[in-house]
Amino acid sequence: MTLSSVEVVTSREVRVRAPGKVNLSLHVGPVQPDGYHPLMTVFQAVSVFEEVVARASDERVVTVSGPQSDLVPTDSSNLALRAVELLARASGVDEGVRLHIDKGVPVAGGMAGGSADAAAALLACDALWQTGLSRADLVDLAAELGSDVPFVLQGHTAVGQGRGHVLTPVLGRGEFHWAFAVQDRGLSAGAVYGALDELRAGAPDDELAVLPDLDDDVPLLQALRAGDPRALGAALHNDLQPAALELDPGLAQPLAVAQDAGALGVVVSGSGPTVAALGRSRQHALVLAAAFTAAGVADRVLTATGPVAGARVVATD
Ligand SMILES: C[C@](O)(CO)[C@H](O)COP(=O)(O)OP(=O)(O)OC[C@H]1O[C@@H](n2ccc(N)nc2=O)[C@H](O)[C@@H]1O
Ligand SMILES: Nc1ncnc2c1ncn2[C@@H]1O[C@H](COP(=O)(O)OP(=O)(O)OP(=O)(O)O)[C@@H](O)[C@H]1O
Repeated sequence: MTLSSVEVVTSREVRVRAPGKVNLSLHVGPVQPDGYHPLMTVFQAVSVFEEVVARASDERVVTVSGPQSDLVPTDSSNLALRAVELLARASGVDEGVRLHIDKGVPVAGGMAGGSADAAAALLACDALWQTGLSRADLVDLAAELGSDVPFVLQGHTAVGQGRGHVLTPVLGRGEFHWAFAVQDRGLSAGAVYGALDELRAGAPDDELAVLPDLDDDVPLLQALRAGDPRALGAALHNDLQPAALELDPGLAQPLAVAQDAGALGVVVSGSGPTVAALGRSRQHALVLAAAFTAAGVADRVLTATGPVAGARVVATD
């Protein structure tokens, strides 16, 4: 090898961190023939992270650690393994990988934990295998894996339309401080959307679902642009909340506790059952988390800030 030749350095191990999310607003249109609902949602990525390590290997396997890791499948239904298979097919790679997921995001909690694993696995294996796929290719694969996966790849704050996968970044300033009441029992997103359809089937015609325009969420977008937590708290909204409460009436308790403790706003996160409460400051988010704990209305509490970046390679070896 001459000094001028280029040495291609291949990694044996890639570590990626991907965030969870909260839907600041979630408007759900009527169910479509494919079973999905058109959305108008504003996502925010928050500082609750999944860490995925991908190591070169002959096999394709996954192990999981962290809270609730016993609830995560390690067979081919694992979303991170599904990401590996999809990436291998799309790039024509025939390599193995050993994945390890360290979970920080609640499982089946409405905060996109599995989606974060899928996004992280895509990025990690793309780096490990040097597939040469473009960022746009990876985003397309992400959308195939799940409606929330493109957002956790992108991070920050964004409007999601279509199934939630068509993203437009939202300009904003400042940092928001959250407390989350996490439950051991999960809710399936599909079941919550189904419960919403049932609730709507029994509603009068004038309450039928109409998806608002982006312009209808002006107070929320203005609150983000101004970095105004009080205005953001007042603008939080989730169409899925009544459906999540129908399936899990106990969620009324953390919602009430956060309100009583002075939260600027409180909302079920996505399809639930995690409840997200917005604090006035980092200190106030800690107070809200303590209120959840003292009232015995959460199996676990988390505090976090948002927005944060999307899935990122944090180390290679
Ligand atoms: C509730 C949210 O987290 C809000 O961001 C998402 O809409 C759910 O995202 P996700 O878990 O990534 O959802 P997917 O894995 O794509 O879909 C799971 C199930 O949720 C329902 N689903 C999901 C997205 C959507 N726009 N309409 C739906 O009706 C469908 O029944 C689907 O079978
Ligand atoms: N890597 C994974 N991590 C977590 N759950 C997974 C994973 N792979 C598959 N699953 C399955 O997916 C289901 C949904 O888990 P997930 O944590 O993604 O829910 P969620 O956070 O409510 O998702 P979302 O907010 O995107 O609707 C779980 O019940 C679990 O059985």
